[in-house]
Amino acid sequence: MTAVPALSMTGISKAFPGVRALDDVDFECLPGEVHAICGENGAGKSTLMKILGGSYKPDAGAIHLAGKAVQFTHPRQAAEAGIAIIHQELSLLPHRTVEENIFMGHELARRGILDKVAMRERAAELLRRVGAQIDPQAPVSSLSIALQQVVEIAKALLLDARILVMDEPTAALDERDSRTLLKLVDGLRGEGVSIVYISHRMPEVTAIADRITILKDGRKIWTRPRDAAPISEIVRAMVGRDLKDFYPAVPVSPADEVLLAIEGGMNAGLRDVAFNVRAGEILGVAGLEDSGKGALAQALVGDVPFTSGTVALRGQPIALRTPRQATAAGIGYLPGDRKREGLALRQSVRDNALLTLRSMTGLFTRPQRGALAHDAMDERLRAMDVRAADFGQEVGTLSGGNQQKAIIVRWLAQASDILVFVEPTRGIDIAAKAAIYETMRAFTGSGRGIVVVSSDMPELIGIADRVLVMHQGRISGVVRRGASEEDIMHLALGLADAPSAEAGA
Ligand SMILES: Nc1ncnc2c1ncn2[C@@H]1O[C@H](COP(=O)(O)OP(=O)(O)OP(=O)(O)O)[C@@H](O)[C@H]1O
Repeated sequence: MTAVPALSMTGISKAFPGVRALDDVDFECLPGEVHAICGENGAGKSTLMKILGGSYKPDAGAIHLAGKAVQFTHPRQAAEAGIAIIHQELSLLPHRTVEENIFMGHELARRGILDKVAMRERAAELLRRVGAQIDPQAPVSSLSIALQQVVEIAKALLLDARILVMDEPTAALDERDSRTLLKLVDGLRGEGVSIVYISHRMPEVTAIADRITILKDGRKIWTRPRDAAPISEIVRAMVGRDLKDFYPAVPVSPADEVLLAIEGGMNAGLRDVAFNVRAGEILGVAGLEDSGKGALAQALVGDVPFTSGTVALRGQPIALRTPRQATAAGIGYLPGDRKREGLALRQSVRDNALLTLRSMTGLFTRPQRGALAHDAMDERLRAMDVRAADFGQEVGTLSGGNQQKAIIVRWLAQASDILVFVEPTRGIDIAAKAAIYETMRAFTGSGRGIVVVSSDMPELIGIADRVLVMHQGRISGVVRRGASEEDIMHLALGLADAPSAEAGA
């Protein structure tokens, strides 16, 4: 290739206490190229991009933009040089409007007065360019995650970004929104924007990327054009071995014993839902954005309670009006947004994993709890391959995927009867996903149940015994193991008549 790279990073190294996050890494991106970076959780992907974005200073190495050497000491300098980073956790202000967010810090003014008309026109033009039908005056909180992401991209284009870094852009998106986003990425490539694309979703990587670079333990393994990088090779390079049995075998179908039974469940997002979770079952919940799948999870854990209907656990009616009641009844919750709801970022990895155990009275005496729980928890953290220099390290310094693994360890260690998992493997690498699925199976193997709400259809099909499909607040159908993505999509789009809740089961 002869074009001058839009971005070239050479010999980049970076160490944190106890870990060499990057070791002599080279990476480049051409104008109009989508270059994907793949690697396990903690491989160094985000650190490389934080160096590019001016958040971290490298210990060694150089960055060139269109052949010119640059050094950033602040994110603002990187932004001004045309680098835009769209993070996993979006950075928009939810209560401000779309146009306020787009222009935040870069307001247009005329003679010292905000030029609202010019901003409105420019916002509309940018939103058109990204192909979105969004009202520039809508508050960001009223938009789906997919649209919020599009607003972030529009914001990047305002600053005329030439290099767009997308860190797990589809992790929170359902199938339909993911496809729309990939189309947008393709369009930006056509305009000559260079896109660095980080994702754990392999089919997506091989569909969109021109080239793929693999990082492992802070080192670059290889860079190849897409055609020379089949998924099996990517996985082998990332993980260091072949990954055969991705989804665990299901030894027996779950017993007929009903663990949890919901009848006539309603809340603001749900209309008359009825379903069971059986002992030993992993029950999947699928649906597009706003289908009610999130509302269902929130009702089960007492976050946004059912306003009518009945819930029974092992045949006994229970109340789920508050999260505390749900926990007391034996229902554990892994929220979808680990930053806001899941972790105490300034506390250690171990203490986070222990957090729920601590809140459960009577399980251990205080001194017992200390020693016993510590060792047991360390063992579980190691079994789940949570990568930390030390489990006494602040959890906020772990890579995103390793934080998620730590939360999962915490919940799977609990004495719950039912676990409600929302997007459990969001941002998690392929080998760790397999480990999580194994542990979920082991959990249900003892007659307990898991409800998994996920936008990752292959995951639901692979792991769940049955999948409830939601559409407009109702259960539009139930499919069994072996169903296809098309079957689920059909129901998710409301294309089939709603059968009775347990049809197909
Ligand atoms: N601020 C920090 N302090 C200490 N260690 C850090 C810090 N930031 C990153 N690390 C460590 O550097 C390594 C690389 O982390 P990084 O976030 O780059 O991984 P990643 O490839 O982006 O992973 P993921 O797929 O989970 O997002 C990890 O071991 C992580 O714990």
